Amino acid sequence: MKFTKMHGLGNDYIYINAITETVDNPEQLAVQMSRQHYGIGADGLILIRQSDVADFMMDMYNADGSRAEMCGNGIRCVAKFVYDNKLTEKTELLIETLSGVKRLFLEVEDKIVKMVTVDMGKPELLSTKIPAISDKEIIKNEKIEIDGEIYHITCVSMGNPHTVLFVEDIREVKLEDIGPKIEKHPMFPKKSNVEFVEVITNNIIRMRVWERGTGITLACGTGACASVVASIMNDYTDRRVDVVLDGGILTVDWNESNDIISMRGPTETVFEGSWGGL
Ligand SMILES: N[C@H](CCC[C@H](N)C(=O)O)C(=O)O
Repeated sequence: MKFTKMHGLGNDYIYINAITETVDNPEQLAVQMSRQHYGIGADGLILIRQSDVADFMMDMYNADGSRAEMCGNGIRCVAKFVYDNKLTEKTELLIETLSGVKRLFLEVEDKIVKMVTVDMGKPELLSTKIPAISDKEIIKNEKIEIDGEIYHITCVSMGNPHTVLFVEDIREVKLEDIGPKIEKHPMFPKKSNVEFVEVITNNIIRMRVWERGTGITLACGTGACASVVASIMNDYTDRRVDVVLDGGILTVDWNESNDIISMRGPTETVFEGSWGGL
């Protein structure tokens, strides 16, 4: 089975053209392929499928085999995959996801895609839509207690759930300790991605992420968008913000007039291969 290894700011996935390749058990395949040493090594698996409502469909699986509603870094790479492999000549694409159809704008240099801007849609703030179990209609700077420690959280859905926490110094966050405890907190029936944010200026934030179903990644597109929404909700930043991640910078803009969030960032192909399986 042919695959392509790609990444957005180091958030790396294995991409398979499921229009031509038969993929029987994507949840199991995602686990097998994502493993370091025994597999290819990645943050998960992304299948490109046909769509009845868009140009293509992105079907995304985390490294633990769980299926996710949306992937910001992944959808930029899907755009690159279909353009560079000549499955389309369009530089404006509609891609269906489990959280709706997204519009993408491709920037081409020497016949390959380098940068992509994605209309990520509108953020969802209602706690019932995150989903999160809470007596608050919107979870903004709310306290939760974990192992005797008090944390303040702001929850945003970008189609997938995100819990954002603001800190003075991000270097002090023990992400591998606290990340899974918030990811799997009982208040999140579908678990949650977890972003820690240090506000640098009103146009720059530093963010590190513990992703639902994968763990620490070098970047998270939906998490970057959720972090900007939470920063604006808490009056920390303007509406256009550079998000500085371990893997690089994503530019996020939350349009005040139409409520749509756009995210711009790079996309890279690393190598192609064929999977023999275990
Ligand atoms: N782990 C996420 C999916 C991948 C999101 C991230 N890699 C991005 O770029 O948005 C979830 O279970 O919701």
